[in-house]
Amino acid sequence: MKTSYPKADIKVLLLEGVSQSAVEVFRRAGYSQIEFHEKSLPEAELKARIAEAHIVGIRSRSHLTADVLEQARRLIAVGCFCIGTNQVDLETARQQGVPVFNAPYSNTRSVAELVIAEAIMLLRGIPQKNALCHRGGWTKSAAGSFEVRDKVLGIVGYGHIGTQVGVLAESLGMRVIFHDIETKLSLGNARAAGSLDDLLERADVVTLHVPETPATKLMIGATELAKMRKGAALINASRGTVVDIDALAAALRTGHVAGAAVDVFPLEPKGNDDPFVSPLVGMDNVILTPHIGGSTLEAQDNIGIEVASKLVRYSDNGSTLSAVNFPEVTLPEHPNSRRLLHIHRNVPGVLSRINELFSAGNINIDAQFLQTDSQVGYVVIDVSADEAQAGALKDRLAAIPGTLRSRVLY
Ligand SMILES: NC(=O)c1ccc[n+]([C@@H]2O[C@H](COP(=O)([O-])OP(=O)(O)OC[C@H]3O[C@@H](n4cnc5c(N)ncnc54)[C@H](O)[C@@H]3O)[C@@H](O)[C@H]2O)c1
Ligand SMILES: O=C(O)CC[C@@H](O)C(=O)O
Repeated sequence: MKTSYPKADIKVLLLEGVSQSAVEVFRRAGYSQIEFHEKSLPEAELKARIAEAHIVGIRSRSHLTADVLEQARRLIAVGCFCIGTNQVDLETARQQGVPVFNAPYSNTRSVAELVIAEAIMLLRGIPQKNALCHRGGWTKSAAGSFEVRDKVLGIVGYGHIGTQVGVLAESLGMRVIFHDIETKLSLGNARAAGSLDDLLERADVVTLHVPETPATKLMIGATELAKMRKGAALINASRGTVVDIDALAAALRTGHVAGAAVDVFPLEPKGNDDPFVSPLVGMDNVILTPHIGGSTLEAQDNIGIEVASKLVRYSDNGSTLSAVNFPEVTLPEHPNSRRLLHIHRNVPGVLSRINELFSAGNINIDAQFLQTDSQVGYVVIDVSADEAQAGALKDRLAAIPGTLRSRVLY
Protein backbone atom coordinates (compact mmCIF):
# COMPACT_ATOMS: atom_id res chain seq x y z
CA MET A 1 0.00 0.00 0.00
CA LYS A 2 1.41 3.40 -0.99
CA THR A 3 1.07 5.88 1.85
CA SER A 4 0.52 9.53 1.00
CA TYR A 5 3.54 10.50 3.08
CA PRO A 6 6.42 8.60 1.44
CA LYS A 7 7.88 5.99 3.75
CA ALA A 8 11.32 7.09 2.68
CA ASP A 9 10.64 10.40 4.47
CA ILE A 10 9.41 8.84 7.72
CA LYS A 11 12.13 9.04 10.36
CA VAL A 12 12.26 6.25 12.90
CA LEU A 13 14.35 6.89 16.02
CA LEU A 14 15.18 3.76 18.03
CA LEU A 15 16.91 4.17 21.40
CA GLU A 16 18.29 2.00 24.21
CA GLY A 17 19.48 -0.84 21.99
CA VAL A 18 16.06 -2.24 21.15
CA SER A 19 16.35 -5.59 19.41
CA GLN A 20 17.49 -5.73 15.79
CA SER A 21 14.28 -7.64 15.14
CA ALA A 22 12.54 -4.22 15.33
CA VAL A 23 14.87 -2.75 12.71
CA GLU A 24 14.11 -5.73 10.49
CA VAL A 25 10.34 -5.19 10.80
CA PHE A 26 10.69 -1.53 9.77
CA ARG A 27 13.01 -2.35 6.87
CA ARG A 28 10.79 -5.11 5.56
CA ALA A 29 7.84 -2.72 5.68
CA GLY A 30 9.76 -0.27 3.49
CA TYR A 31 11.04 2.22 6.08
CA SER A 32 14.62 3.21 5.35
CA GLN A 33 15.34 6.19 7.64
CA ILE A 34 16.08 4.33 10.85
CA GLU A 35 18.36 5.96 13.41
CA PHE A 36 19.54 3.44 16.01
CA HIS A 37 21.20 4.22 19.34
CA GLU A 38 22.50 1.67 21.83
CA LYS A 39 21.86 4.00 24.80
CA SER A 40 19.26 6.44 26.01
CA LEU A 41 20.13 10.05 25.10
CA PRO A 42 20.80 12.94 27.49
CA GLU A 43 17.71 15.16 27.69
CA ALA A 44 19.01 17.97 25.44
CA GLU A 45 20.00 15.50 22.73
CA LEU A 46 16.74 13.60 23.12
CA LYS A 47 14.82 16.83 22.53
CA ALA A 48 16.89 17.61 19.44
CA ARG A 49 16.47 14.11 17.96
CA ILE A 50 12.77 13.76 18.80
CA ALA A 51 12.06 17.08 17.07
CA GLU A 52 12.94 15.39 13.76
CA ALA A 53 11.35 11.99 14.39
CA HIS A 54 8.00 10.63 13.21
CA ILE A 55 8.25 7.39 15.19
CA VAL A 56 10.20 6.90 18.43
CA GLY A 57 11.07 3.60 20.08
CA ILE A 58 12.36 3.50 23.67
CA ARG A 59 12.73 1.16 26.64
CA SER A 60 12.54 2.14 30.31
CA ARG A 61 15.40 4.65 30.56
CA SER A 62 14.18 7.38 28.18
CA HIS A 63 11.77 9.74 29.87
CA LEU A 64 9.31 11.26 27.42
CA THR A 65 8.07 14.02 29.71
CA ALA A 66 5.66 16.78 28.64
CA ASP A 67 8.70 19.00 28.16
CA VAL A 68 10.37 16.50 25.82
CA LEU A 69 7.15 15.73 23.93
CA GLU A 70 6.60 19.44 23.32
CA GLN A 71 9.62 19.36 21.02
CA ALA A 72 8.20 16.43 19.07
CA ARG A 73 6.37 18.39 16.42
CA ARG A 74 6.34 15.62 13.78
CA LEU A 75 5.79 12.67 16.08
CA ILE A 76 3.00 10.29 15.03
CA ALA A 77 3.57 7.37 17.43
CA VAL A 78 5.70 6.11 20.33
CA GLY A 79 6.72 2.50 20.94
CA CYS A 80 7.78 1.34 24.41
CA PHE A 81 9.78 -1.81 23.71
CA CYS A 82 8.90 -3.17 27.16
CA ILE A 83 5.88 -3.64 29.45
CA GLY A 84 6.09 -0.48 31.60
CA THR A 85 4.89 2.81 30.08
CA ASN A 86 5.39 4.98 33.17
CA GLN A 87 8.40 6.66 31.51
CA VAL A 88 6.08 8.39 29.02
CA ASP A 89 3.71 11.24 29.86
CA LEU A 90 0.79 9.32 28.34
CA GLU A 91 -1.71 12.14 28.85
CA THR A 92 0.42 14.69 27.01
CA ALA A 93 0.99 12.23 24.18
CA ARG A 94 -2.76 11.60 23.97
CA GLN A 95 -3.51 15.35 23.87
CA GLN A 96 -1.01 15.61 21.03
CA GLY A 97 -2.82 12.85 19.14
CA VAL A 98 0.14 10.47 19.56
CA PRO A 99 -0.69 6.84 20.38
CA VAL A 100 1.76 4.92 22.59
CA PHE A 101 2.22 1.18 22.12
CA ASN A 102 4.01 -1.40 24.30
CA ALA A 103 4.55 -5.15 24.54
CA PRO A 104 2.31 -6.22 27.40
CA TYR A 105 3.32 -9.91 27.53
CA SER A 106 6.51 -10.57 25.60
CA ASN A 107 8.87 -10.62 28.60
CA THR A 108 6.42 -11.96 31.22
CA ARG A 109 7.91 -15.44 31.26
CA SER A 110 11.49 -14.13 31.51
CA VAL A 111 10.66 -12.10 34.63
CA ALA A 112 8.75 -15.00 36.18
CA GLU A 113 11.65 -17.43 35.67
CA LEU A 114 14.12 -15.02 37.26
CA VAL A 115 11.87 -14.47 40.27
CA ILE A 116 11.50 -18.21 40.89
CA ALA A 117 15.26 -18.72 40.63
CA GLU A 118 15.78 -15.86 43.10
CA ALA A 119 13.22 -17.26 45.55
CA ILE A 120 15.18 -20.53 45.64
CA MET A 121 18.52 -18.74 45.99
CA LEU A 122 17.27 -16.50 48.79
CA LEU A 123 15.69 -19.30 50.83
CA ARG A 124 18.94 -21.29 50.57
CA GLY A 125 21.05 -18.29 51.65
CA ILE A 126 23.09 -18.65 48.47
CA PRO A 127 23.92 -14.93 47.98
CA GLN A 128 25.83 -14.86 51.31
CA LYS A 129 27.52 -18.24 50.70
CA ASN A 130 28.52 -17.21 47.18
CA ALA A 131 29.93 -13.88 48.39
CA LEU A 132 31.96 -15.59 51.11
CA CYS A 133 33.40 -18.20 48.75
CA HIS A 134 34.53 -15.35 46.45
CA ARG A 135 36.44 -13.93 49.40
CA GLY A 136 38.07 -17.30 50.12
CA GLY A 137 35.66 -18.26 52.93
CA TRP A 138 33.70 -21.51 53.44
CA THR A 139 30.35 -22.04 55.24
CA LYS A 140 29.29 -25.63 54.70
CA SER A 141 26.20 -25.49 56.89
CA ALA A 142 22.44 -26.01 56.64
CA ALA A 143 21.74 -23.15 59.07
CA GLY A 144 19.31 -20.62 57.55
CA SER A 145 18.92 -22.77 54.43
CA PHE A 146 15.45 -23.96 53.38
CA GLU A 147 13.63 -25.73 50.55
CA VAL A 148 10.97 -23.68 48.80
CA ARG A 149 8.59 -26.64 48.98
CA ASP A 150 5.69 -25.89 51.32
CA LYS A 151 6.86 -22.30 51.89
CA VAL A 152 4.47 -19.38 51.36
CA LEU A 153 5.04 -17.10 48.39
CA GLY A 154 3.25 -13.75 48.67
CA ILE A 155 2.66 -12.07 45.32
CA VAL A 156 1.80 -8.37 45.35
CA GLY A 157 0.19 -7.50 42.00
CA TYR A 158 -1.45 -10.61 40.55
CA GLY A 159 -1.37 -9.60 36.88
CA HIS A 160 0.43 -11.17 33.93
CA ILE A 161 3.76 -11.64 35.71
CA GLY A 162 2.33 -12.29 39.17
CA THR A 163 0.08 -15.10 37.92
CA GLN A 164 2.94 -16.76 35.95
CA VAL A 165 5.15 -16.61 39.04
CA GLY A 166 2.32 -18.20 41.03
CA VAL A 167 1.87 -21.07 38.57
CA LEU A 168 5.61 -21.81 38.45
CA ALA A 169 5.88 -21.58 42.25
CA GLU A 170 3.04 -24.06 42.75
CA SER A 171 4.78 -26.52 40.46
CA LEU A 172 7.64 -26.45 42.99
CA GLY A 173 5.23 -27.13 45.83
CA MET A 174 5.03 -23.57 47.17
CA ARG A 175 1.84 -22.25 48.72
CA VAL A 176 0.81 -19.09 46.89
CA ILE A 177 -1.09 -16.14 48.28
CA PHE A 178 -1.59 -12.83 46.50
CA HIS A 179 -2.78 -9.28 46.97
CA ASP A 180 -4.21 -7.10 44.20
CA ILE A 181 -6.41 -4.01 44.13
CA GLU A 182 -8.67 -5.77 41.63
CA THR A 183 -10.64 -8.95 42.24
CA LYS A 184 -8.62 -11.60 40.44
CA LEU A 185 -9.31 -15.15 39.37
CA SER A 186 -6.99 -17.42 41.39
CA LEU A 187 -4.95 -19.81 39.27
CA GLY A 188 -4.25 -23.29 40.63
CA ASN A 189 -4.48 -23.33 44.42
CA ALA A 190 -3.43 -19.69 44.87
CA ARG A 191 -5.54 -17.74 47.35
CA ALA A 192 -6.16 -14.04 47.76
CA ALA A 193 -4.73 -12.70 51.02
CA GLY A 194 -7.06 -10.69 53.24
CA SER A 195 -4.98 -7.55 52.69
CA LEU A 196 -1.44 -6.43 51.96
CA ASP A 197 -0.67 -6.61 55.69
CA ASP A 198 -2.08 -10.14 55.88
CA LEU A 199 0.18 -11.18 52.97
CA LEU A 200 3.25 -9.57 54.52
CA GLU A 201 2.61 -11.32 57.84
CA ARG A 202 2.23 -14.78 56.23
CA ALA A 203 4.74 -14.95 53.37
CA ASP A 204 8.22 -16.50 53.52
CA VAL A 205 9.04 -14.72 50.27
CA VAL A 206 7.29 -11.53 49.14
CA THR A 207 7.54 -10.67 45.44
CA LEU A 208 6.34 -7.39 43.93
CA HIS A 209 4.66 -7.20 40.51
CA VAL A 210 2.71 -3.94 40.56
CA PRO A 211 3.07 -1.13 37.99
CA GLU A 212 4.46 2.28 38.88
CA THR A 213 1.46 4.40 39.88
CA PRO A 214 0.87 7.07 42.54
CA ALA A 215 -0.65 4.32 44.74
CA THR A 216 2.36 1.99 44.45
CA LYS A 217 4.97 4.69 45.12
CA LEU A 218 6.85 3.57 48.26
CA MET A 219 4.12 1.02 49.00
CA ILE A 220 6.79 -1.08 50.75
CA GLY A 221 8.41 1.16 53.37
CA ALA A 222 9.71 0.70 56.93
CA THR A 223 6.21 -0.06 58.29
CA GLU A 224 5.48 -2.75 55.70
CA LEU A 225 8.96 -4.30 56.03
CA ALA A 226 8.44 -4.52 59.79
CA LYS A 227 5.21 -6.45 59.15
CA MET A 228 7.06 -9.12 57.15
CA ARG A 229 7.87 -12.34 59.00
CA LYS A 230 11.29 -12.25 60.63
CA GLY A 231 13.71 -13.98 58.27
CA ALA A 232 11.51 -13.62 55.18
CA ALA A 233 12.89 -12.43 51.82
CA LEU A 234 11.80 -9.68 49.45
CA ILE A 235 12.01 -9.65 45.64
CA ASN A 236 11.42 -6.49 43.63
CA ALA A 237 11.41 -6.82 39.83
CA SER A 238 8.61 -4.27 39.33
CA ARG A 239 9.72 -0.64 39.56
CA GLY A 240 12.29 1.06 41.78
CA THR A 241 9.77 3.55 43.12
CA VAL A 242 7.72 0.81 44.79
CA VAL A 243 10.19 0.13 47.64
CA ASP A 244 11.78 2.58 50.08
CA ILE A 245 15.31 1.42 49.35
CA ASP A 246 16.86 2.98 52.49
CA ALA A 247 14.26 1.29 54.68
CA LEU A 248 15.00 -2.01 52.90
CA ALA A 249 18.73 -1.59 53.49
CA ALA A 250 18.03 -0.98 57.21
CA ALA A 251 15.76 -4.06 57.48
CA LEU A 252 18.43 -6.19 55.76
CA ARG A 253 21.13 -4.90 58.12
CA THR A 254 19.13 -5.86 61.20
CA GLY A 255 18.35 -9.27 59.67
CA HIS A 256 14.61 -8.78 60.03
CA VAL A 257 14.51 -9.25 56.26
CA ALA A 258 16.94 -12.11 55.67
CA GLY A 259 17.63 -11.46 52.02
CA ALA A 260 16.47 -9.57 48.97
CA ALA A 261 16.69 -9.68 45.20
CA VAL A 262 16.37 -6.29 43.56
CA ASP A 263 16.28 -5.68 39.81
CA VAL A 264 14.86 -2.14 39.71
CA PHE A 265 16.02 0.99 41.52
CA PRO A 266 14.80 4.53 42.21
CA LEU A 267 17.85 5.80 40.28
CA GLU A 268 19.19 3.64 37.49
CA PRO A 269 22.28 4.37 35.39
CA LYS A 270 21.52 5.74 31.92
CA GLY A 271 23.80 3.28 30.19
CA ASN A 272 26.12 0.35 30.80
CA ASP A 273 29.18 2.61 31.22
CA ASP A 274 27.60 4.75 33.94
CA PRO A 275 28.15 4.01 37.64
CA PHE A 276 25.53 2.22 39.74
CA VAL A 277 24.98 3.68 43.20
CA SER A 278 22.65 2.13 45.79
CA PRO A 279 22.55 1.65 49.58
CA LEU A 280 22.31 -2.09 48.83
CA VAL A 281 25.73 -2.27 47.18
CA GLY A 282 28.10 -4.45 49.20
CA MET A 283 25.40 -6.34 51.14
CA ASP A 284 26.09 -10.07 50.91
CA ASN A 285 22.46 -11.06 51.47
CA VAL A 286 21.23 -9.13 48.41
CA ILE A 287 21.08 -10.24 44.78
CA LEU A 288 21.48 -7.12 42.66
CA THR A 289 20.64 -7.24 38.96
CA PRO A 290 20.75 -4.33 36.48
CA HIS A 291 17.05 -4.18 35.47
CA ILE A 292 17.30 -7.32 33.36
CA GLY A 293 14.16 -9.15 34.54
CA GLY A 294 12.83 -9.07 30.99
CA SER A 295 16.18 -9.09 29.24
CA THR A 296 16.47 -12.48 27.60
CA LEU A 297 17.24 -12.83 23.92
CA GLU A 298 13.88 -14.55 23.40
CA ALA A 299 11.93 -11.76 25.09
CA GLN A 300 13.82 -8.89 23.43
CA ASP A 301 13.44 -10.49 20.02
CA ASN A 302 9.70 -10.94 20.50
CA ILE A 303 9.28 -7.42 21.89
CA GLY A 304 11.12 -5.97 18.89
CA ILE A 305 8.78 -7.71 16.49
CA GLU A 306 5.61 -6.99 18.50
CA VAL A 307 6.11 -3.26 19.07
CA ALA A 308 7.63 -2.48 15.66
CA SER A 309 4.71 -4.30 13.99
CA LYS A 310 2.20 -2.21 15.96
CA LEU A 311 4.01 0.99 14.94
CA VAL A 312 4.15 -0.06 11.29
CA ARG A 313 0.49 -1.02 11.33
CA TYR A 314 -0.49 2.36 12.75
CA SER A 315 1.73 4.23 10.32
CA ASP A 316 0.57 2.22 7.28
CA ASN A 317 -3.03 1.46 8.10
CA GLY A 318 -4.16 3.63 11.07
CA SER A 319 -4.97 0.73 13.43
CA THR A 320 -4.43 1.56 17.10
CA LEU A 321 -5.21 -1.86 18.59
CA SER A 322 -3.55 -2.17 22.02
CA ALA A 323 -2.45 1.48 22.23
CA VAL A 324 -2.23 2.29 25.95
CA ASN A 325 -3.38 5.93 25.80
CA PHE A 326 -5.62 6.12 22.79
CA PRO A 327 -8.99 4.96 21.42
CA GLU A 328 -8.46 1.53 19.86
CA VAL A 329 -9.57 0.71 16.32
CA THR A 330 -8.72 -2.26 14.12
CA LEU A 331 -9.07 -1.29 10.49
CA PRO A 332 -9.52 -3.36 7.37
CA GLU A 333 -7.61 -2.42 4.21
CA HIS A 334 -9.62 -0.57 1.58
CA PRO A 335 -7.03 -0.21 -1.17
CA ASN A 336 -9.48 1.37 -3.61
CA SER A 337 -10.38 4.21 -1.24
CA ARG A 338 -8.41 7.10 0.18
CA ARG A 339 -8.02 6.92 3.96
CA LEU A 340 -8.13 10.08 6.07
CA LEU A 341 -7.43 10.20 9.81
CA HIS A 342 -8.86 12.78 12.16
CA ILE A 343 -7.86 12.96 15.82
CA HIS A 344 -9.76 15.48 17.91
CA ARG A 345 -10.67 16.53 21.42
CA ASN A 346 -13.77 14.60 22.46
CA VAL A 347 -16.16 17.57 22.55
CA PRO A 348 -19.74 17.64 21.20
CA GLY A 349 -20.28 18.39 17.53
CA VAL A 350 -16.96 17.37 15.95
CA LEU A 351 -18.31 14.29 14.16
CA SER A 352 -21.25 16.20 12.67
CA ARG A 353 -18.83 18.91 11.44
CA ILE A 354 -16.74 16.18 9.79
CA ASN A 355 -19.74 14.60 8.09
CA GLU A 356 -21.11 17.99 6.94
CA LEU A 357 -17.78 18.65 5.31
CA PHE A 358 -18.02 15.47 3.22
CA SER A 359 -21.66 15.94 2.24
CA ALA A 360 -21.03 19.60 1.31
CA GLY A 361 -18.19 18.46 -0.96
CA ASN A 362 -20.39 15.69 -2.40
CA ILE A 363 -17.73 13.14 -1.46
CA ASN A 364 -18.94 9.61 -0.86
CA ILE A 365 -17.85 7.98 2.39
CA ASP A 366 -17.03 4.31 1.70
CA ALA A 367 -16.46 3.45 5.36
CA GLN A 368 -16.11 5.30 8.63
CA PHE A 369 -14.66 4.14 11.95
CA LEU A 370 -15.00 6.10 15.15
CA GLN A 371 -13.67 5.37 18.61
CA THR A 372 -13.51 7.76 21.52
CA ASP A 373 -12.24 7.82 25.06
CA SER A 374 -13.05 10.47 27.65
CA GLN A 375 -10.58 12.94 26.12
CA VAL A 376 -9.92 12.07 22.50
CA GLY A 377 -11.91 10.99 19.44
CA TYR A 378 -10.32 9.08 16.56
CA VAL A 379 -12.16 8.96 13.23
CA VAL A 380 -10.96 7.10 10.17
CA ILE A 381 -12.77 7.91 6.94
CA ASP A 382 -12.36 5.93 3.72
CA VAL A 383 -13.57 7.94 0.74
CA SER A 384 -13.82 7.77 -3.02
CA ALA A 385 -11.70 10.76 -3.89
CA ASP A 386 -8.67 11.61 -5.97
CA GLU A 387 -5.37 12.77 -4.48
CA ALA A 388 -6.14 16.49 -4.85
CA GLN A 389 -9.58 16.10 -3.27
CA ALA A 390 -8.12 14.11 -0.39
CA GLY A 391 -5.48 16.80 0.22
CA ALA A 392 -8.14 19.53 0.25
CA LEU A 393 -10.33 17.47 2.60
CA LYS A 394 -7.41 17.02 4.97
CA ASP A 395 -6.89 20.78 5.16
CA ARG A 396 -10.57 21.36 5.85
CA LEU A 397 -10.59 18.62 8.49
CA ALA A 398 -7.60 20.32 10.13
CA ALA A 399 -9.60 23.57 10.36
CA ILE A 400 -12.42 21.98 12.44
CA PRO A 401 -12.21 23.39 15.99
CA GLY A 402 -10.90 20.76 18.44
CA THR A 403 -8.70 19.04 15.84
CA LEU A 404 -5.48 17.58 17.21
CA ARG A 405 -4.24 15.92 14.00
CA SER A 406 -5.45 15.15 10.51
CA ARG A 407 -3.65 13.07 7.89
CA VAL A 408 -4.21 11.49 4.52
CA LEU A 409 -2.89 8.00 5.13
CA TYR A 410 -3.13 6.70 1.54
N1 LIG B 1 12.17 -6.02 35.87
C1 LIG B 1 11.80 -6.02 34.62
O1 LIG B 1 12.61 -6.12 33.71
C2 LIG B 1 10.33 -5.92 34.31
C3 LIG B 1 9.86 -6.57 33.16
C4 LIG B 1 8.50 -6.48 32.88
C5 LIG B 1 7.67 -5.75 33.71
N2 LIG B 1 8.17 -5.11 34.80
C6 LIG B 1 7.29 -4.36 35.71
O2 LIG B 1 6.34 -5.26 36.23
C7 LIG B 1 5.08 -4.62 36.30
C8 LIG B 1 3.97 -5.65 36.28
O3 LIG B 1 3.92 -6.27 35.01
P1 LIG B 1 2.64 -7.11 34.57
O4 LIG B 1 2.81 -7.44 33.14
O5 LIG B 1 2.38 -8.21 35.52
O6 LIG B 1 1.51 -6.01 34.71
P2 LIG B 1 -0.07 -6.26 34.88
O7 LIG B 1 -0.69 -4.95 34.57
O8 LIG B 1 -0.48 -7.45 34.13
O9 LIG B 1 -0.23 -6.58 36.44
C9 LIG B 1 -0.10 -5.61 37.45
C10 LIG B 1 -1.07 -5.99 38.54
O10 LIG B 1 -0.87 -5.10 39.63
C11 LIG B 1 -2.14 -4.77 40.17
N3 LIG B 1 -2.03 -3.52 40.91
C12 LIG B 1 -1.97 -2.25 40.45
N4 LIG B 1 -1.87 -1.38 41.47
C13 LIG B 1 -1.85 -2.11 42.59
C14 LIG B 1 -1.77 -1.76 43.98
N5 LIG B 1 -1.69 -0.50 44.38
N6 LIG B 1 -1.80 -2.78 44.87
C15 LIG B 1 -1.91 -4.08 44.47
N7 LIG B 1 -2.01 -4.45 43.18
C16 LIG B 1 -1.95 -3.49 42.25
C17 LIG B 1 -3.02 -4.67 38.95
O11 LIG B 1 -4.40 -4.76 39.28
C18 LIG B 1 -2.54 -5.85 38.14
O12 LIG B 1 -3.23 -7.04 38.42
C19 LIG B 1 5.10 -3.69 35.08
O13 LIG B 1 4.22 -2.59 35.24
C20 LIG B 1 6.54 -3.25 35.01
O14 LIG B 1 6.68 -2.06 35.73
C21 LIG B 1 9.49 -5.19 35.11
O1 LIG C 1 13.66 -3.21 28.81
C1 LIG C 1 13.51 -2.34 29.64
O2 LIG C 1 14.21 -1.32 29.71
C2 LIG C 1 12.36 -2.44 30.67
C3 LIG C 1 11.99 -3.84 31.03
C4 LIG C 1 10.80 -3.92 31.97
O3 LIG C 1 10.97 -3.13 33.08
C5 LIG C 1 9.48 -3.63 31.30
O4 LIG C 1 8.78 -2.72 31.73
O5 LIG C 1 9.13 -4.39 30.38
